[in-house]
Amino acid sequence: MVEPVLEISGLVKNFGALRATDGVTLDLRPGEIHALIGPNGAGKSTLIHQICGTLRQDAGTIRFVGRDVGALSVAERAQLGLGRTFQVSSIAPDFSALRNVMLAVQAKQGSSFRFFKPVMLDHSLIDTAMAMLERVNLGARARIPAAELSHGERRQLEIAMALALGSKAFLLDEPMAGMGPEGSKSLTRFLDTLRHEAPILLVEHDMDAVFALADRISVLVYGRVIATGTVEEIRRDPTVRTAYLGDHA
Ligand SMILES: Nc1ncnc2c1ncn2[C@@H]1O[C@H](COP(=O)(O)OP(=O)(O)OP(=O)(O)O)[C@@H](O)[C@H]1O
Repeated sequence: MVEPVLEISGLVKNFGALRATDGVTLDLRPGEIHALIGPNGAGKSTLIHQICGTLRQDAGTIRFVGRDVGALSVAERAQLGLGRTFQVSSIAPDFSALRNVMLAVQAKQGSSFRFFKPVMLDHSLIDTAMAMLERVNLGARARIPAAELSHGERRQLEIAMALALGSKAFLLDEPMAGMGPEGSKSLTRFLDTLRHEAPILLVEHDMDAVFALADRISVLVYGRVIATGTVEEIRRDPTVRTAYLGDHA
C-alpha cells in the first residue's frame, strides 16, 4: 500500500467535560481528496487545529511525511509542508498576485538568495513565483493587485503561496464559504486539479462540491468518525443518512 502523507491515530481533545475529538483515526494518501463532513459542532475545525498545531491533542498521534509531528509547533509543521492553507498565508491586498507569491518564495528560500546579485534575485524570484501562479492557473492575473482578484482567484493565490512555501498537503477548512454558485463551480474544478500537486483534507459543508471531489469521505459526529468510505459507500450508509446526510444522500 502507498504510504499515507498524513496519518492521524486515536486523537483525543477535551474542552473541560466536552470531548470534541473522540479517538479519531484517519489518513490522507498521495493524490487524494479526503473530505471531512459532519454537522455543526461535530469537531471538524478542532481536528484541523490539532493537525496544524494551533491546538495540542490530549492523546493520540499525528504523523506527517513519516514523522511524528504531534509535539511540533505550528511553524515547525509549516516548515515540513503542513499548513492550514487559507489561514497561514496572509495576502497583501495592495501588492500584485506576483509580488505576493514572490514574498512567499523569499520566505521559503530566504537566506540562500543572499549569494545572488539583486538583479538576479529579482529574476529568480519572478520566474519561480510565475511558475507557481501558472500551476494554479493564475498566470494571466499576475500583475493584478490582490485586492482586485475575485474571491475564487484569491483562493488560488493562497494556494500558489502555499505551494511556494513548500506545502506537501493542503488542509482546506470550508473553501467554498462565501462563494456564489459560479464561484463554487470554478473552485471545484480548480481543487479537482490541485490534488495532483498535493493531497487535500477538505472540510466542507457544500455537499455538491464534496460529492464531486472526494476520493474518500469521513463523517464526523460528536467528535467521532462514524464512517469512512467512497462517495457511494457514504451515500448508502444508513447510519450516515440518519446522523447527517438525510435528504442530501
Ligand atoms: N476553544 C474551545 N473551547 C471550548 N469548546 C470549544 C472550543 N472550540 C470548539 N469547542 C466546542 O467543540 C465542539 C466542536 O467544535 P468545532 O468548531 O470543532 O466543530 P465543527 O465541526 O468545526 O463545527 P462547524 O461545522 O460549525 O464549523 C463544539 O461543541 C464547540 O462548541
